[in-house]
Amino acid sequence: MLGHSWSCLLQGPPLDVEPYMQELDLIKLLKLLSPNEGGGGGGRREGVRRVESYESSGNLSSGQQQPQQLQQQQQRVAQRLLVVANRLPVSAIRDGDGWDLKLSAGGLVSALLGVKQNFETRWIGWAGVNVPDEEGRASLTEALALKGCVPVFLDEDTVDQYYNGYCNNVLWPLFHYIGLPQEDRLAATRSMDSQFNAYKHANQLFAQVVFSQYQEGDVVWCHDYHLMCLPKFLKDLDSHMKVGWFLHTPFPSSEIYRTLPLRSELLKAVLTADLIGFHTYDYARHFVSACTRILGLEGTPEGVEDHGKLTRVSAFPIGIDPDRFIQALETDQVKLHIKELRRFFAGRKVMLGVDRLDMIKGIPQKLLAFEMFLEKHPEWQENVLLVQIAVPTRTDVPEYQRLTSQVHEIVGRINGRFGSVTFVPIHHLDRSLAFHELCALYASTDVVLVTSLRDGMNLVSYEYVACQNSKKTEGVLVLSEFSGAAQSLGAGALLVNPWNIREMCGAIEVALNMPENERKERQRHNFTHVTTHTAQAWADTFVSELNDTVVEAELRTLHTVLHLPLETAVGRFRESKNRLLILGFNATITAQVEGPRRRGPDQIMEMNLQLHPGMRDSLATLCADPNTILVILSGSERTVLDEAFGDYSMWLAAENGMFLRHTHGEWMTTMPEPLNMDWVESVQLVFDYFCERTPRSFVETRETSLVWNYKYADGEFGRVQARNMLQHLWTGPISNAAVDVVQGSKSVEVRPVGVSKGAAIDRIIAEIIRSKDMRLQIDYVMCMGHFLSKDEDVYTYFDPKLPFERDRHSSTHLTTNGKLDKAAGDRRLAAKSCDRYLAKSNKMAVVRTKSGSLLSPESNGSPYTRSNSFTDRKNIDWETMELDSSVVMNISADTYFSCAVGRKSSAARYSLSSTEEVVDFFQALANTYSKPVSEANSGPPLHSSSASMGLHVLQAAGDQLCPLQCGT
Ligand SMILES: O=P(O)(O)OC[C@H]1O[C@H](O[C@H]2O[C@H](CO)[C@@H](O)[C@H](O)[C@H]2O)[C@H](O)[C@@H](O)[C@@H]1O
Ligand SMILES: O=c1ccn([C@@H]2O[C@H](COP(=O)(O)OP(=O)(O)O)[C@@H](O)[C@H]2O)c(=O)[nH]1
Repeated sequence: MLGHSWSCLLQGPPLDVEPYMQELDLIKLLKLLSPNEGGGGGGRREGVRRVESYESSGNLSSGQQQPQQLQQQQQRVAQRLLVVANRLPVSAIRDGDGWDLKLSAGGLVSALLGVKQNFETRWIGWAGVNVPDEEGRASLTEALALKGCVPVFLDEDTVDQYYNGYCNNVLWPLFHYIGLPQEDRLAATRSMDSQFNAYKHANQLFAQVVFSQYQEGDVVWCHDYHLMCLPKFLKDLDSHMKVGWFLHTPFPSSEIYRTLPLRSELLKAVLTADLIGFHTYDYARHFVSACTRILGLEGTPEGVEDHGKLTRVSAFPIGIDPDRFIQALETDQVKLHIKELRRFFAGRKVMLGVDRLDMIKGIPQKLLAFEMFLEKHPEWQENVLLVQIAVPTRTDVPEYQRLTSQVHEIVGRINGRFGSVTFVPIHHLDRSLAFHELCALYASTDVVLVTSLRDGMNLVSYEYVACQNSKKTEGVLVLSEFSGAAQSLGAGALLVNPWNIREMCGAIEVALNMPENERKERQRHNFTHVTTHTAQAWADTFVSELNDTVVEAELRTLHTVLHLPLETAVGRFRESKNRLLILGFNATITAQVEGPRRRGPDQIMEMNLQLHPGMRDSLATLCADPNTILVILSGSERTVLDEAFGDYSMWLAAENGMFLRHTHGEWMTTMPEPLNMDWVESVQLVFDYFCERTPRSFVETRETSLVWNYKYADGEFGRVQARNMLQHLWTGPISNAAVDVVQGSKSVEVRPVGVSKGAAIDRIIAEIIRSKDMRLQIDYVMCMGHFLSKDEDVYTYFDPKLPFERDRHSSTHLTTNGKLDKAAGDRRLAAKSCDRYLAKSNKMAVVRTKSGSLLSPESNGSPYTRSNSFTDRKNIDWETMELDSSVVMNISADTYFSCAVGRKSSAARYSLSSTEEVVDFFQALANTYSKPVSEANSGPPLHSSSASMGLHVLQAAGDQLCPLQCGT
């Protein structure tokens, strides 16, 4: 039974004494920040929350009169922290009617025990024992409550499938670069499925217990690969819960991770956490990479983004509680033990290994290196010995059982070969040690051998360093380069590749012969690290980041575009008499191919863009209404739109509105004058260069633009290539050209200045109105699409808040780093003439040919020869017509809806997150036609004088709307 003093481990010593006034100031400040919560808001060292002690849990000593200062410290309220890990810091063993609680082994427990200050910690986890009876559960719950622990009860079968099976036979090996079980693939696949179900079930049980303990404002910190689904289950229960997840193992390269059958489900579940932490930058990088490659999400320096939702991902290297070790060395118990060991080892050098008996720890490799050393250096035989502590772990997993026999066999062989009647070269212990024994061993040995094949961090190396300072002869740390610790203690350690036995043998020789000054210097370096990067600092940083992350996310949502108010938007549509619906195509209403045909983001989604099947009926209904004008405004080529929408009665605006036709008519161009396409050839060369070097990227050659698309390429690589490409473009072919470079999420597009949806829209509207026998004002506009930022001026075009005073030639361009790009502005100004028809405020212009069809569609090689026809307009008889837009539009903030689809930030007022939402919305619009559409519309005629925007004096002249001067 652990002594009473042990309970202090969880809660730690009293908090630092701080002046009372400072305390009050802090509380006041936090109240100011979060008046309703008494300071539950985020921020570094936010610690102070509500005035409430934790006496009921037994974490704070109760019943005794506290000195005034201590009482004040209790009043200073630490943030409640729910630590959730598979294993509780104590494992329970039944002892008659009671319970024997034994400290659990392993780095996770050691590190978390080192977190003592700043939080009111409650630990939730499995006590390592099956307790089927209610009585037993109640008494164990009570016993654990005294230690600040809350048990999660798992039955034997769940433990077998979840812990032994999925956690330790699938995830653990895989995360340490040991492939999935292969012996009998079919059986392994079958059992993996049921193990995964048990895994999810266990995670659900954890979630329920956490939820039962949870109070608003708590921080919930989930730990390790056992609990990857937990963040999701918790967020399902309360989406406002602050949830962090930390992985104590490595996260492998995405090439390894992607072999896992249920790879996506686990990643998605983990991503619901607010903050995800790893020991090293490499593990974090691998994780982000897995999310981008497997889920197709965007990796940013901050973390992983999914449709605007950011999950922060970062490295938080763990540490130990060095004082616990340093102070232990001063105790009589440890001192005595050191003395005994020194006497026992006298005259010999001693090397130490302390590991759980796990295949990742490289114990056989360590033994083989020692064997080679003894073989190569007979002078050291009988002069050096190895003490190997191999703590039994996961003993129900067959792999671990096999390892035990293998290690015993090697130890036996080496001892038989190099031992004598009076000397045993390897002292192998298959058991754990008491804390004082471990400290004494750390302090009295000359070399520690950490030879992990992979290891999340490895705290044994930290503990060894902490215990070395007090003795005069600093020990040497031989450390595997595949442990996380190599990144922090690497400079002071002798790094080895544990797979290279020869190299390890060499390192042993160097370590045993290292001169004192070098040992001192290395130790000094390591000791500084270990004593500054503590477990407490690790937890403080993680929790503080988590608090900050949640606050930042809240701030971000303030800037997020509002979700389209569906009922209002449908209601206004129903009430209106003459509607204009402008709709994007790609990523707005296109179908996503999912399932076996499309397994990942790098798979071709569609050979040709396909209209979402759910849109067909709604579009047909809406198109049948003479008082609903539908315009598809897309970057796609004319042929693509022809194919997708040819059967409907609607307007198609291809290539960002540069070409327009009604499906019952011919294509015409909306371009006011020839586009300068001189830049095309040189840009094509750059695009080809990058195509050759970026697998699965391709070039789309359009009549008015050139697009390099990398949507099927490796996302990370594509982004890097896109950045390089931009540099090539700006410094080369387009440095003096009047073009815009438009960066899509997975594309780079070059177009002449003036080619944008916003620039084209008034010409489109004017043409539609001119050609249509329209007798009613347009009193409802919906402009909806997945438009790139360059094209977002289409939203503001109609915005009644900016009535027809748009600065369409703003020369300020933001570059990716947010700075003003003067060159881009100048280029734009240089090309202003291209758009001159639009320069008159209050007017819309339309340009068309008399014949209606402007471009000869025949292609003779490069389409840009074809587009040269833009410069040769002798045969085209141009006619310009100006319309007063206020005459035809009667929209207000209530009846104009701009809506971005699937974009995180936008100039639109509203957003929908996916095509599915667009489909639903359009179905709702179509459902408003309860009676035949011909009867449904009988609104005010065009000659009425509506004054809702204070400007409309209308007059229809024959079939065409003619502009009138305001006020006439
Ligand atoms: O709980 P067990 O199955 O008996 O295993 C013990 C722990 O092993 C792993 O420890 C890891 O955490 C350490 C601290 O971050 C790190 O230094 C080490 O490299 C890791 O292997 C495991 O991740 C824990 O969950 C287990 O409790
Ligand atoms: O008999 C022992 C030997 C070691 N340890 C502890 O087990 C942890 C091992 O952590 P490490 O990070 O090195 O590896 P892990 O076992 O977590 O993979 C260290 O804190 C040791 O102090 C223990 O509890 N009992």
